Amino acid sequence: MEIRARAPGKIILAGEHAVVHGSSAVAAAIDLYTQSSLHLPPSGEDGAGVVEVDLTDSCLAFSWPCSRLLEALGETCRKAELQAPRPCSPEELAAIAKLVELHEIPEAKIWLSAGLSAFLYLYTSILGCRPGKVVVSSGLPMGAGLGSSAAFSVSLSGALLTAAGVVCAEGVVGGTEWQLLGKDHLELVNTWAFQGEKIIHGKPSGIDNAVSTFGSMIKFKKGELTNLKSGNPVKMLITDTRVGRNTKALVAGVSERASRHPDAMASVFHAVNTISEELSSIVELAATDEISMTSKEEKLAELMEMNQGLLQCMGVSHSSIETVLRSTLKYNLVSKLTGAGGGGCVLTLIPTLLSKLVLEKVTTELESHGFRCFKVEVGGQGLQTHRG
Ligand SMILES: Nc1ncnc2c1ncn2[C@@H]1O[C@H](COP(=O)(O)OP(=O)(O)OP(=O)(O)O)[C@@H](O)[C@H]1O
Ligand SMILES: C[C@@](O)(CCO)CC(=O)[O-]
Ligand SMILES: [Mg+2]
Repeated sequence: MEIRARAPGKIILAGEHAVVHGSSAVAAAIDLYTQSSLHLPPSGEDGAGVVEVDLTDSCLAFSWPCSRLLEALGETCRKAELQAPRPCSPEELAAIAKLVELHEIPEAKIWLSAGLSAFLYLYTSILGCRPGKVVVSSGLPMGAGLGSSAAFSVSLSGALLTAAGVVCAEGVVGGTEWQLLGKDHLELVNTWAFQGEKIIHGKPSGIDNAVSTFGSMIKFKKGELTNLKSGNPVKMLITDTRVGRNTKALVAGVSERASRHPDAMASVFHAVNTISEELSSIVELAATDEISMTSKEEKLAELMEMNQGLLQCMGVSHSSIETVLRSTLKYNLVSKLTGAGGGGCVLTLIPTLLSKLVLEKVTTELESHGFRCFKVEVGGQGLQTHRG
C-alpha cells in the first residue's frame, strides 16, 4: 500500500514572533509543498522489519529495526490515543534523541536531527512499531522561513493518520490526482502536526501547521483561526538570502529579550497585533471591492514596512535581510522578513501596476548579491492526500 500526502509552505504577511506571545498574525499558504510517501508492507510479526525514512532533499536515509524501537519506546510504540495526541514527554524525547544518535548525521546537516525526532515521534505514536518506509521530498527551502518544518509535520501526520484509518479523503482537487480531507479530519491532522512542530521548534504558536493544514489565507491568534476571504490575492516576490537560521533559537532569543524588557516588548507585541488586525481588515475589505487595488496595496505596503521595523526591535533582522530591504527600496518597493528571520526569506510586495522591466531590474540586483528570487501563488489549498 502507498499513501501520499502533500502539505504547503507558507508566508507570514504580519505578526511572526509576536504571535507566540499572543498577538494576531496573518499567514497564507503558498504553492510549494513537502510530500511524504508512505509504503507499508503487509502486517507481519511484532518487532520484525525496519522503520525507514528517506530524506531525498538531503540525500540521506535512516532506518531503525522495529525490535529496537519497541525496546527503546515500549509504551509509546503501543499505539497512542489517536483521536487526542498527548505531548511528547521529556523522557520520551530523550529516548527518541538516543535513537536518532544511533546514526551519524554529518555535522553540516545536524539540524536534521530535530526533524528525525519529530518523524520518530509521529510514526511510532500513530502506527506503533510496525515496519514501513517514508520517502520525504520538498520544493521548499529548508530552514528559510517558509514553514518547511510545519509542512514536514503536516504531510507526515496526514500520511500516517490516513494509513491508520482515522482520517480519509472526501473530495478531489479539480484536475489533479490529489484529494481533500473534511474539516474534522484536518483538525486531527493539525493537532498531531502541532506536536511534531513542538519537537522541532520548542514553543511554536501553531500558525505554521494551521496554515499548512487548512491552506488559504488566515488570521491566527492564541490558537484561534479565522479564514480571510482575500479576493484578488496579493503578489509577492520571495528572496531567499540563503543565510541559514533556526526558528527554535530565534523564538527563544525573542522570549529572552521579552523577559529582559517586559514592558517595552509588550508594547512592541501590542503594536504588531494592531498591524495584523488592520492588515486582515484590508484584505477582507478588498475582497468586497470597497477599496481599489492600488489603495489596498499602498496600505499593505505601509503595514509591512511598520512590521519590519518592529521585527528589528525584536532582534530578528539580519544584514542579509537589510540588504534586500535597501535594494528593493531603491525601486520604491517595500519588503519585510517572513517567518522567524535571522536570514532566510524576505517578502517584497509586487504592486499590480509594477512594470515587468522594474521587476526584472530589482530581481537582477538581488541575485547579484547571491540571493535567490522566486514568485509564488498565495492562498491555495492546504493538506492533500492520495492513496495508490
Ligand atoms: N523536507 C525535510 N526533511 C527533513 N527535515 C525537515 C524537512 N523540512 C523541515 N525539516 C526539519 O525542520 C527544520 C527546519 O525548521 P525551522 O522551523 O527551523 O525552519 P522553517 O520551518 O523552514 O522556517 P519557519 O519556521 O521560520 O517558517 C530542519 O532543520 C529539519 O529538522
Ligand atoms: C517565528 C514564528 O512566529 C513563525 C515562524 O514561521 C514562530 C511561531 O509562530 O511558531
Ligand atoms: Mg518552522
